[in-house]
Amino acid sequence: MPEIKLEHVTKRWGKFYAVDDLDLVIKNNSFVTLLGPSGCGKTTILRMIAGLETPTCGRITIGDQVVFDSDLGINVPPNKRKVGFLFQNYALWPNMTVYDNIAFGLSNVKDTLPKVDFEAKNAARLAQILKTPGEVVKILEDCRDKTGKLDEKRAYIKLIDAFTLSIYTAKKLFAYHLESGKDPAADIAALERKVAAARKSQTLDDQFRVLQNGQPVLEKRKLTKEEIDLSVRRVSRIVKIGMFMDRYPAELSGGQQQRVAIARTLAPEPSVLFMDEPLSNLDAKLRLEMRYELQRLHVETGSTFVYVTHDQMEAMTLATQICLVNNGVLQQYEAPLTVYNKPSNLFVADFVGNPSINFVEATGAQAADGTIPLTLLGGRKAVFRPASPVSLPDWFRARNEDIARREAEHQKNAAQKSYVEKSNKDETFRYHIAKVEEEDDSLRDDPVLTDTDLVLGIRPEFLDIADSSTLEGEIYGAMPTGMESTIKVRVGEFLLTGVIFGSSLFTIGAKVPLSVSGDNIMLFDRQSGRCIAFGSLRF
Ligand SMILES: Nc1ncnc2c1ncn2[C@@H]1O[C@H](COP(=O)(O)OP(=O)(O)OP(=O)(O)O)[C@@H](O)[C@H]1O
Repeated sequence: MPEIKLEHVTKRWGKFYAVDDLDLVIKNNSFVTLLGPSGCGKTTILRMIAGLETPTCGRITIGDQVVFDSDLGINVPPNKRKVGFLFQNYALWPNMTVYDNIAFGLSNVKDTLPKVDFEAKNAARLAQILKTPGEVVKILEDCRDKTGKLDEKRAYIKLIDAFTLSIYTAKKLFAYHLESGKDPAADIAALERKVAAARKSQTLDDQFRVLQNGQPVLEKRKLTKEEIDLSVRRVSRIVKIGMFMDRYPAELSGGQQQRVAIARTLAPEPSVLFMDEPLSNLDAKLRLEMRYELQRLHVETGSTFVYVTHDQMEAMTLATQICLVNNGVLQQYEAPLTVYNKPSNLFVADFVGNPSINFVEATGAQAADGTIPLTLLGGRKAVFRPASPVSLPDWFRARNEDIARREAEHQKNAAQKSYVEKSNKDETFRYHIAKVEEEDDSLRDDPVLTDTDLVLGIRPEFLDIADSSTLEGEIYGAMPTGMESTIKVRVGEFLLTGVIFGSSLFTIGAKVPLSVSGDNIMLFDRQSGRCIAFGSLRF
């Protein structure tokens, strides 16, 4: 399974940079979600890796093959990149059944594959199943209609699912009519004789692959009907569409069609699977269910999944790594919980988490003991204690050096003839401060900021109602859900959101003492928006 590497990849249309100098390594077998607001460049990144969009410059490598290099003039077409796609606007063949839609791609596969004695393999499998006739009978008995008649079609599907069979083997198994109480001993013996004869005439391994000098014999061949059927059944089982195999797409709901599209993409077992919001047409319940399916699918197939979404919950729950993008620029690329707990900047902190993080503007400078006394929430005092030592003056110095270095690099690039100035300029993220009386801050002039201007990020679960605290709030609103309540608390003109676990009742207007718990409170630099430190906050 390949690793995907993007180096300095840029895509621009005119002066608009959809993707700006992206460096990214997608590790083998990972599940990466490309996350970001609408128009941030997620789909463009995916399309460039897949070969459907040509980058303006940069280099993309899949496994050990360079599939794009602007300097070397390499651009491998999409069908040679061995990747599977699943897009939001999938198109099923309307004149083909569900089965044929899924099987279609497989019937065209011609590959170097091991030679297998399918007849012996199936005989062995049947003999094995016939040895536990009770299980088969139980399944068949479940398939009787009200009049007691066996529903043959239903029985096939149940047998296929229970024993991982192809339709052909399921039909053979059904034909033994074990439900009649007949003893299968003679049938088992006949099947076993067949298997023994096959093993005598050639060397077979335990998967019935033909061996020569201890190695599987390989042949360039198409997939057999049996193999195709097994693949179709396998993926149909995963996405639960086994009952719809004979229907046409027009006879399915939107969600069912989407599941067929997923099954069709999975059937050839691509080593890299690209998905662009594949669940967007599904209702909330099915969407959640499909998330679990995709997660299992990822483990079962061992493929690398690259998944575009603007739904942060989807990104958080599915991914092994989240690649968060804004305005074409990579913001953070880490495991979901790292992105949540240790966001690199204000944008990331704001984008992930529901309910949203509380941003609180604060001013202060570091004291000799390393703590940072702050003034916040309309003149209130608190002390931020970094969880691990940080020197604010050093941090600001490093920030200034980094900004100067980037500016010098920009000037150097801008001096080149081919340089095109980015029209969609990168700006520090404008965070939202929740207030009782909302203001239109876009009308305000940008304030002059210094190194004492900071922003705290407090996740709602860290806001606590304490027994005693010097910070007092007033319950502004409460949404109890049984397991927890999301509350809005008024502190002066500000509103803070908290999630309180347990089924407490809150009275609107009640005064409550507030505290902030844990040592994962975030301290940001207001000028650059970058995260400085994590720590605790005491009022
Ligand atoms: N062919 C094109 N010509 C000009 N601009 C384009 C073209 N294709 C995309 N863009 C712009 O590039 C930006 C990134 O588009 P992209 O589709 O990658 O965004 P996205 O993050 O996937 O958005 P969404 O979540 O809305 O699908 C958008 O602002 C879009 O308008």
